Amino acid sequence: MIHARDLVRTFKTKAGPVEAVRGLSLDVAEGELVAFLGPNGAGKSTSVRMLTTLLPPTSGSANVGGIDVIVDPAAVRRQIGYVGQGSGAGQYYKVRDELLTQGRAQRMDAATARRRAGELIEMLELKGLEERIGSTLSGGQKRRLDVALGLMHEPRILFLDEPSTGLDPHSRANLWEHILKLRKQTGMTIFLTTHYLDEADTMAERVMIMDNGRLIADDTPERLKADLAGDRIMVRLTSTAEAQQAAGMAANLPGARETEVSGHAVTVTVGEGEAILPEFIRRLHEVGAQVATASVKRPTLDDVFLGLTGRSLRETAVA
Ligand SMILES: Nc1ncnc2c1ncn2[C@@H]1O[C@H](COP(=O)(O)OP(=O)(O)OP(=O)(O)O)[C@@H](O)[C@H]1O
Repeated sequence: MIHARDLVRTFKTKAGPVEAVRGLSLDVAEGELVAFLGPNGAGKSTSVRMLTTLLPPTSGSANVGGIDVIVDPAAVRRQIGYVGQGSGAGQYYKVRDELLTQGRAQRMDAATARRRAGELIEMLELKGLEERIGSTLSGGQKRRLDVALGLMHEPRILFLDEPSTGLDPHSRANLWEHILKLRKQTGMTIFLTTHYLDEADTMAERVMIMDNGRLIADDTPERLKADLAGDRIMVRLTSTAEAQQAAGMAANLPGARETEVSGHAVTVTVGEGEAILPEFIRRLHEVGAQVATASVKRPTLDDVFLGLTGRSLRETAVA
């Protein structure tokens, strides 16, 4: 449904060229929900803008909904909905009028536009707000109106650029409920960028991580976490000497990666923490070591990014 090959975008600036995207290749199948993650300036928006025909690539090619974005951008735009960063909804117009104007811009006849506006008001829970002016809506309501505007022409593919940024946790959860419901009802392909790692982890079937204009990971959140981060087992003993001995034993556990000692505690990264921890405790008891506490920490997508780049995505995102 979305295919890119070696997409490159360079911006000319006074300080010299900025290579925002340096050879992006990706494939998204029909009906998939894919999250595009990366720190500020990684090139996510530039990539999405090229895929949605808002920006011509410097080189490379992309095909969206079966159409080449360079050869026929207008036909691509008819297939896709795009909800950009910030509110696209007018501040001074009523909700229903916004939707109808959007319908006219999409060359819908008046009856079709009214029917579609009614459907979207229902789907995105904007009922009761039809006569309200854009500027009086809450952040979450505005975002839902933005999504409705992007869906007026019934696109098969929806691009969402940071849909939930700036929303409070309740409105974020509510927006997601609507996005997932829409997807279930329509089978739409959804491609979104987000700064929220937990959101990408729980909502997306596939996560693509971008850094410095390049894709550095592309898989399901589960596989990324298992392959690139792993579970962290932490065992606290009753002395530093025991901890040192335990660290030596931890390194010999099946699939053990990094081992760390801090005071009385030993941390070791393994593939499946819950299966390995009882074995580790058994071996420690065998040599007479006293285990005070033990825990397994599941990795996050931030651990994946940290493993790949040595930097924390959470910190770079906040910065
Ligand atoms: N019009 C432009 N002119 C010059 N440089 C640009 C332009 N647009 C983007 N850039 C630069 O390209 C790089 C990638 O920017 P982009 O907005 O695609 O990143 P992003 O991953 O979407 O970041 P964010 O998460 O902050 O939105 C950055 O260094 C940015 O400053």
